Amino acid sequence: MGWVLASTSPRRKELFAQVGFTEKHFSFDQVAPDIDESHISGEPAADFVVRLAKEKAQTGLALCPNGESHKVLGSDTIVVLGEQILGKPVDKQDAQRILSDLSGKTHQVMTAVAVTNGKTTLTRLCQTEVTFCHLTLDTINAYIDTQEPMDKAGAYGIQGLGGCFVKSIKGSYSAVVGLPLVETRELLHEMNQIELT
Ligand SMILES: Cc1cn([C@H]2C[C@H](O)[C@@H](COP(=O)(O)OP(=O)(O)OP(=O)(O)O)O2)c(=O)[nH]c1=O
Repeated sequence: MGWVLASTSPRRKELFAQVGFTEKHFSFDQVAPDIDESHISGEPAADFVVRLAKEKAQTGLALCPNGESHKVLGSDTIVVLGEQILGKPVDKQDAQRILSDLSGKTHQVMTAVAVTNGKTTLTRLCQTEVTFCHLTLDTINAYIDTQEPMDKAGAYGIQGLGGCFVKSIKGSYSAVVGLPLVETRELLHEMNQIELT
């Protein structure tokens, strides 16, 4: 039974490889699940991000040849500011609005992980508190010009230039980047145990 990462994110690929270091001969394949990531009106942020992680894992399994003989991991990250759920910016103007909203404030990053083998699906939700320094419009525009914000929830990357905006973080750094190492390793072990019983 081989592991499959249902993700197109190079960051998740690196983090998943990191998680497997204690496993003997750990390797995994990758598939790209194409799911509808729209938010359902009234759906709580935590339910939304867990639902998307599960859908990515389950859609990923369906893409595997001999699906039933694989274990698939999917993950999703959103940024939550008060009542607002912030995904990836749709364009530069959207990135500017998101970063102006995050400036000088504390937001939550929610990352959900789901693993499935078709019969059992296990999930974990990780919430991290991130506080931004004040950002001028010039800084925001210069950051957008680097293109870094465009493929990231909340329009920033803590692991890149966006790290310069982070005054403090309470919780899991790897979860902000896209895959919480502790929780993912727990899920990997739990699923492997299920396979053995
Ligand atoms: C907040 C933040 C998000 N991100 C990234 C993590 C996720 O890749 C992305 C959020 O989008 P997601 O929809 O969670 O993931 P994705 O489309 O990049 O990849 P997948 O194929 O697995 O669906 O934002 C960072 O890299 N750094 C950060 O600091």
